[in-house]
Amino acid sequence: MGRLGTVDPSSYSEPDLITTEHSALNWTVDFAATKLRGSVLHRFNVLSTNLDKILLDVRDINVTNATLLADGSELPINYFISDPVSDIGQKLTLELPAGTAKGNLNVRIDYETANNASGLQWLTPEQTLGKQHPYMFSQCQAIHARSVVPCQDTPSVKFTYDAVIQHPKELTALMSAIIDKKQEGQTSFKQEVPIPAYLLAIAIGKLVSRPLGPNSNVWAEEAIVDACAEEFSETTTMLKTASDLCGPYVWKQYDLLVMPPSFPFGGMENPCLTFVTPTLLAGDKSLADVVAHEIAHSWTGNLVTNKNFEHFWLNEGFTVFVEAKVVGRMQGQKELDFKMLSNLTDLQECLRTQLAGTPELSKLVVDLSNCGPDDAFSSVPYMKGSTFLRYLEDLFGGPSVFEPFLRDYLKKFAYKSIVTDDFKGALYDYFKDTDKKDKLGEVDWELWLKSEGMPPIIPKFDETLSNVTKELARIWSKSTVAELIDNNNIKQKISIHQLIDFLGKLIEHQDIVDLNERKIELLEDTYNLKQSKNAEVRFRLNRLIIRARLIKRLDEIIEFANSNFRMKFCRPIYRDLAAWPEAKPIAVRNFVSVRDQMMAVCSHTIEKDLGLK
Ligand SMILES: CC/C=C\C/C=C\C[C@@H](O)/C=C/C=C/C=C\[C@@H](O)CCCC(=O)O
Ligand SMILES: [Zn+2]
Repeated sequence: MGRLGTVDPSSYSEPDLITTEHSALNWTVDFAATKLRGSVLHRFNVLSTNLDKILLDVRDINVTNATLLADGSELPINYFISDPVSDIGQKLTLELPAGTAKGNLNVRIDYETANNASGLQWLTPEQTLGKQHPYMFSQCQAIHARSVVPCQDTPSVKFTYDAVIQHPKELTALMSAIIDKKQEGQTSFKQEVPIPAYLLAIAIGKLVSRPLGPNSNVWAEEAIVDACAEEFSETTTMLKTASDLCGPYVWKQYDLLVMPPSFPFGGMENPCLTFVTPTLLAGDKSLADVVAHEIAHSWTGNLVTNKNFEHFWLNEGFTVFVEAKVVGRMQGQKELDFKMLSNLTDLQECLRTQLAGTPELSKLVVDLSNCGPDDAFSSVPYMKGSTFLRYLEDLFGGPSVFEPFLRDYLKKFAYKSIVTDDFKGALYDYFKDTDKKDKLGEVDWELWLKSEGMPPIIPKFDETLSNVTKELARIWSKSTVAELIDNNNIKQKISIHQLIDFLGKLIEHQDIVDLNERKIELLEDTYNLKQSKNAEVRFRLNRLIIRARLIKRLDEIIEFANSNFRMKFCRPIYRDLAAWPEAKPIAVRNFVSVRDQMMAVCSHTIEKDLGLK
């Protein structure tokens, strides 16, 4: 495909010549046709003289009119759509009259989305918990906003927005913005903090809310809303902790929306309204760390944003780093370090499986010239990125030195979009005149940013909690069932996080002795796994059942794969099943039967995992 733009390889837009300042959305939600119809009015800032055209990103969008608004008059303008790139989108060219001046320019585009818009998911009433009403939600990261609205779909451009949404009157509409006005069947929103297009978000369904704190509510379908309020009751403590670390919270509201199970990610940091998967509802708050992660994005990602997705680690590595600090402040340093070490086990797994054929995607800064962001997505920017930051923190003198730098960095680049060199420059600027300046020369940037595989240096973490799980994984991998029954070590009490980590480490053992039905049953009995409704536990147990080739338990594995379409869970399960000849045809048949219920990003990647594409 090549690089589509000079600033962003995944976008046709030309932010050096023209940028979006504000977008006014006017949509009617048509559930019968599964389309959004309406218009967007972009206020652009023209930066170049004699600009003759505006290039925007679209994906399967039907444009019906483009109009220039100036001095109270409306001038229709020519437009055409060209240069399709599969799984990325097309270029929308808006032709400008000769002599277009620098400065403000208002253009309205009338359009409708395709009924298979990649950034939208439409659910029938039967697919919801309540079974009475339809539901629709969006997921725009990384480059799906272009399937929802013609726009400069690049994180190098930030704009404010307002929206007027017409929707069935019995449903509630929510957006990544503050609700401005609510009437029967019409809701208006305002987002006054500039955001990149990937943070545009909308959800409409039969939703109710419960308060979590003064400026915080949790939204969900009625059947689960009380359980959600209980599961996420620590949200305001997390917000306060993150804000102590990172600076003032500028988004005014922090609401959570617990999504239907087909939501493809653990969480999505949509401003004012984080989307989270219902697979976090473990009943004991043990998976609520994802909320700390999404809260951290209020600074890292949403305020200081990667300029394009090649520098995605600036969003995610920083966010995992802050998330771990929030968890550390709430649960202690041992938990913080355990979390970081546990992340490294997940990274190891990702390199061994998902990225085995594309090791170049294990670099911290990737080349997206010939790869869509969805295909490049992995745990590398998260885990390698946060490990790099922890390495830097240790090198420069620990949290007491590095946390003030972090605050300074966030303040310096708030409301901006940056690349890795901007971060490097900020680090140099901050430390160059201090007694730490010699440390700057010790950082091997090339090695950290460009080498493949695991982080080149593993910082010294507290291993107290991790040593327990390491030893358990060793025992379970090396011992026969008879030996295990006699081993009292396996009966020691471990926390739910240790259980999850232990199962992950066991999966990483390539040679598990006697991995058969009896061993799986002993594992289930020892740790009470049959009763567990913790999705992270179920996921890892299912992978071990697949490794044990227990064909009679295939139904429960398929049931898990159909219970949610969070890619973190269903992609590895499908990949494992694809490598098991007896199970593969069943997995493929199942996938084909449920793929229409998945978001495009999910079905597209699983198709690849199953070798169908
Ligand atoms: C180097 C990678 C380059 C680009 C990838 C950027 C975006 C990829 C796209 O697929 C969207 C990702 C959205 C992620 C949202 C939330 C995650 O934090 C969830 C992590 C996984 C999970 O917990 O389910
Ligand atoms: Zn994130």
